[in-house]
Amino acid sequence: MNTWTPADRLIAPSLLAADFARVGEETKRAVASGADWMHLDVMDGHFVPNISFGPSTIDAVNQTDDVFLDVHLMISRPDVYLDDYIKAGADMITVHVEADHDVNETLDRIHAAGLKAGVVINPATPLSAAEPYFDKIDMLLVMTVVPGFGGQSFMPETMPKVTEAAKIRDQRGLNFHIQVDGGIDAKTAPIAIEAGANVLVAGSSTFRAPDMAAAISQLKAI
Ligand SMILES: O=C(CO)[C@H](O)[C@H](O)COP(=O)(O)O
Ligand SMILES: [Fe+2]
Repeated sequence: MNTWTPADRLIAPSLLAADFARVGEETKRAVASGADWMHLDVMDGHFVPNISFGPSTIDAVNQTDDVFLDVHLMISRPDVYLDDYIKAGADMITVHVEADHDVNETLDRIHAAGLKAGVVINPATPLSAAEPYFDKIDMLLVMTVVPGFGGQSFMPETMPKVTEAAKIRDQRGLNFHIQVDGGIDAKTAPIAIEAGANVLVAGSSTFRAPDMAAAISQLKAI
């Protein structure tokens, strides 16, 4: 599997901004353009007011390329559907602390299946809600928009949580990635990187850029 550390800058284009009629080609285009991971946003129309795609789309992406699949579950019951996403070929599954499940148990099940596990907090959720899981996570995702839709504006007020999480992680000698998701582009990425994020999810600013490879290398070079 991977040998990435929090010292690595990783760019994870979100498939949400891709052309859904051409999921395979869009995945190949992202990988050829320098994507490190593919970020796959699962929305159930209940936890968030939008529906995106489920395990069959993730399976299709998995059949297309062996790129690392970073699955962001925006669903009310991650515990109920977890096995479907594991079977679909996810490499990492990130679950919301605000969802209705036993977070510790869900993280343990993800790890037991041999996958990486992350927790995610909404802009309105304090970092303290994620802190009890710091010892066992591979990644903390700090949402930089209210989840549910692509193409929203970055919320700089979430950055103190990134700074604080990085501080706690380093003080405790932990090793998890810090990911930011929502409104990330060449203008906002430097703010998130300065705060301590190393994994940048970028949907609109990569898939919808005139030159996807140039957009990704710009994010990598910051
Ligand atoms: O989780 C998400 C939304 O809930 C998406 O990953 C995020 O919005 C990415 O899209 P963009 O880069 O266009 O903001
Ligand atoms: Fe996401």
